[in-house]
Amino acid sequence: MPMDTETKQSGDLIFRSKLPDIYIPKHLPLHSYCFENLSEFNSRPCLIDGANDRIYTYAEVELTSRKVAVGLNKLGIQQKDTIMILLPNCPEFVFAFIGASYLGAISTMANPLFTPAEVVKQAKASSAKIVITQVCFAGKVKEYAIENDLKVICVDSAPEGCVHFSELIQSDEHEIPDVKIQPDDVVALPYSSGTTGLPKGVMLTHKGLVTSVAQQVDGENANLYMHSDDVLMCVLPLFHIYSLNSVLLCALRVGAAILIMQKFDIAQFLELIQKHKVTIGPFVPPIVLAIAKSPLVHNYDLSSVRTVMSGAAPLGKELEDAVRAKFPNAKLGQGYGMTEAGPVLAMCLAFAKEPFDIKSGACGTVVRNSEMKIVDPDTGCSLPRNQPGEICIRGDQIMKGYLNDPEATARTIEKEGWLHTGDIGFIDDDDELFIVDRLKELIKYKGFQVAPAELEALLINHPDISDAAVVPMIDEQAGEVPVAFVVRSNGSTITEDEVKDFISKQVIFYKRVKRVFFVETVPKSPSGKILRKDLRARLAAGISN
Ligand SMILES: CC(C)(COP(=O)(O)OP(=O)(O)OC[C@H]1O[C@@H](n2cnc3c(N)ncnc32)[C@H](O)[C@@H]1OP(=O)(O)O)[C@@H](O)C(=O)NCCC(=O)NCCSC(=O)/C=C/c1ccc(O)cc1
Repeated sequence: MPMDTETKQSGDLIFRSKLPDIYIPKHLPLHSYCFENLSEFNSRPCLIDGANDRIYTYAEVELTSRKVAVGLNKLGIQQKDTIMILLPNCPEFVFAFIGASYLGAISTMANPLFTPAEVVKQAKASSAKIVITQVCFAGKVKEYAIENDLKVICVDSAPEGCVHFSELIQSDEHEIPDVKIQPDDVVALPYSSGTTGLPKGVMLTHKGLVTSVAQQVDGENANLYMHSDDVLMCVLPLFHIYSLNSVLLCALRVGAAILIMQKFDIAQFLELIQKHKVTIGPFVPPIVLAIAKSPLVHNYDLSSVRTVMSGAAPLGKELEDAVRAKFPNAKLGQGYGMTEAGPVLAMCLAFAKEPFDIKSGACGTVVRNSEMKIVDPDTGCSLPRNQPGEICIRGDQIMKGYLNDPEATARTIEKEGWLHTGDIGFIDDDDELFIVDRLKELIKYKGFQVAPAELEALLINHPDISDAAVVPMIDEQAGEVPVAFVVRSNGSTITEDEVKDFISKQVIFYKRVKRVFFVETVPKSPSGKILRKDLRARLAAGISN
């Protein structure tokens, strides 16, 4: 047993990476850290827009981002203010995010396919002062923007009342305000429901994201080895932390090219891999499934790909093996992340510069400069190897907390700094982490989060529904889909389709309730907590209306 990766500390058994700790420049603001080695790759491609093959060099991206910082400042954005980025993957997403970082401002990112109510909820909760979007999505915030004196910036054109993004780029980059950014200042504010409840703003700091990126790509033997000759496929949405961190920020740090794809389409995806000789593919299981099943794969040369990473949801062994055959030169492995954890907790060591042997099914080994423990959810005691319990992580990469929610923060991060993930897993004799179950309520549809509490709140708003509970149901394509157990109000004859329609009108596509089961009561604990395990067991046993 490799004893040096396991230590005892005040009774806790703590696991560490097999890789040694490294120096991490935590004092640097995120943009300074990402561009620290810029002079080495100034003229190399940074962003490749897959839609039109337009290439932006590193020098261009850095300069444009500084201009955008000045442009945002001229529109009134100051240090600690929040901007909302409501965009699919596109170069302007990158300019806006890095530009805001230069100002010491905060970016909150939202899915542009959200309904107007979902967008406004996040804009309000995050106190966003500006929304950056495309014309086709601007209508979603129009009313809220007028009522709250919010500026709307469109990247493609400028309808009445909106500013065109190109105006931001007209600014003189030398006019950038001289701000003192502290390592603990927030730079990104993604939304996540964590282990329970409604979506909350996750405060990720400059120090946190610098640490997370360094844990992946820095050091003599980097855990996720990448360099300036690499081309990363950026198909996962940048408005989620997986792509923002493990694709964009990691690539910027090492000077790799980022191939931007706005929307997943298997034929275009394969075409782009072949055309731009993609070397690194950070994916999620539904993409892996599409590759494994598509007959088109044989028409393309995928031999340039050397790393295929899957994350955000569990990848089954069979699928892992099926896709391995499609990439003749690639190492295949998993990373394990959670928005609150900054996000990466564990990374496959086969991706290291000097790779380790790994087992399929594992989701990596705890990242360096960090500590992991596995605790018994009932007793809170730490557990030895091979025993499943709740995965906890400690390190500078984890979130500062939830925005304006100290209670939820205290429930998630202990005083001693341990973040509770709500995932159940174990660490084996080779330091590999395996996830086996979930303690948290969260439903994951193709790696997108669905918070049961959000759908339950909408359901009980219906006059014909007196109580409701939402749980995940296994689905081959999506991994999981939300289904509802509903108690009808007295005398109500509301149907499954009516309930489904009622929800569909209010939420983005992946939160739609796929089945409705009518019940007499929702099972609850004496304290009123929904007994989701009971409902999941009923589903597993087979249930019909
Ligand atoms: C690319 C996927 C896998 C598949 O996309 P799809 O094939 O379009 O399927 P969807 O189910 O998503 O979309 C369904 C509908 O939405 C439409 N749609 C869809 N994107 C569009 C569009 N951009 N325009 C317009 N219509 C559209 C789409 O056309 C379709 O419409 P319809 O045919 O009418 O049902 C997509 O689901 C997806 O991006 N999932 C990943 C989500 C994700 O990044 N999650 C990460 C959360 S954070 C986390 O867990 C961190 C972990 C982590 C792990 C490891 C690390 O190292 C670091 C971090």
